[in-house]
Amino acid sequence: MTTSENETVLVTGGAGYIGSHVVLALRDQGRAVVVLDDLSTGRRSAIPDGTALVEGDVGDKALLAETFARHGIGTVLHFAGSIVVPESVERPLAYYRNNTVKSHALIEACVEAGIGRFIFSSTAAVYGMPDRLPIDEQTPTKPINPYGSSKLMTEWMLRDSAAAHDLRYVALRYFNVAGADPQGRSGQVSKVATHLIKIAAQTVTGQRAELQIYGDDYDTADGTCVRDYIHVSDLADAHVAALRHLEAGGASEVLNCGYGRGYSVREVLAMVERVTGKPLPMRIGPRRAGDPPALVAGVERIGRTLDWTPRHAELETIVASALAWEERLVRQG
Ligand SMILES: NC(=O)c1ccc[n+]([C@@H]2O[C@H](COP(=O)([O-])OP(=O)(O)OC[C@H]3O[C@@H](n4cnc5c(N)ncnc54)[C@H](O)[C@@H]3O)[C@@H](O)[C@H]2O)c1
Ligand SMILES: O=c1ccn([C@@H]2O[C@H](COP(=O)(O)OP(=O)(O)O[C@H]3O[C@H](CO)[C@H](O)[C@H](O)[C@H]3O)[C@@H](O)[C@H]2O)c(=O)[nH]1
Repeated sequence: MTTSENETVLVTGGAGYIGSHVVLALRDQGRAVVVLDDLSTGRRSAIPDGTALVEGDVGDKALLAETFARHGIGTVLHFAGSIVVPESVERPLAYYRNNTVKSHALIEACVEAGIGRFIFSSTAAVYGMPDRLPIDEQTPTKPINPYGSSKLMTEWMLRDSAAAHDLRYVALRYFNVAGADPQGRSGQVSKVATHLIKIAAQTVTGQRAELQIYGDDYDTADGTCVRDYIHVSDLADAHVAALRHLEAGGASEVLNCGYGRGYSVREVLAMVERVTGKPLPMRIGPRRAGDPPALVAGVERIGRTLDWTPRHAELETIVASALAWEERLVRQG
């Protein structure tokens, strides 16, 4: 191991859905990890035994400075934030505070402490409604909701801080994250579920009477929206690869995270039915405001930049792991 591989990694938001999978991936690699989370949407039980939790706010600079010093932090992976797009439209200032203002505090604390490596959870929402597929990183960023804007502003703070200070970063723009840890150690536990595969899993397990397809009159092959679904454990591995990239002295990067292929809502739901062997109660509803017809990642840049090989890219694997996790949640009550 190099010196930096022995340093402890701080994962903000590590008690949440994606952060907890990244903690597992880091731990599986033998890395020392500390989680900072306020448990607002995350859960203590998502953090594996033997991983320290600092319970607190990612905008609390005194807590950050103390945590950096106490644990000898060398890299920050920043997941903490608010993620519900419609809520961001209703409460924009809450989203700018939690996602942008608190990221400012975190980046500033890193600069002040001389922490030189930073990995950030960004989103395809920074692109808004792109008119060309696949969406590569050169596509103009034109977010259409405060959530996307709040994340893009953090990307800008990182870009400008990296130019001015001894800081290198990787911003990963996630497309549609889904699925659960293949070993059943973590998965999505949303109080307010909005994501298609999570809602389908809740319907399969009887927690919802039926699922609504938000519009079947889009200009796509079967009329429903197309998305690039990425397995959360592959996404977690991309973070480990980004960490290695920075530790090896690699330059700052903004990278899409997807597989470069899309599935329609109908295709996803057909796969749910195939995996369960049962019809899924569903009906066609109106379009949901702000949904682009198709989002598919351009993945040439991540493929060339990171040493990352997806291992769970089959839609069947994504859907089956999400269903297995949901069944486990229901059994646990
Ligand atoms: N889920 C997706 O499909 C998706 C897509 C694109 C980007 N992202 C980004 O990935 C990151 C993680 O998303 P997720 O799906 O795991 O969400 P999540 O809600 O499960 O996780 C967020 C975590 O951050 C914590 N948190 C929130 N505000 C905090 C604060 N002020 N201080 C400390 N902790 C705080 C929560 O308790 C939670 O554990 C977010 O930054 C999100 O914007 C998610
Ligand atoms: O009950 C549902 C839920 C979703 N959908 C459809 O399924 C597709 C995927 O919807 P999701 O809510 O799962 O995902 P989004 O593509 O809307 O969201 C993704 O992109 C957003 C920004 O565009 C955010 O970044 C978000 O976190 C990320 O998962 C969309 O066409 C949506 O209309 C349905 O038909 N019925």
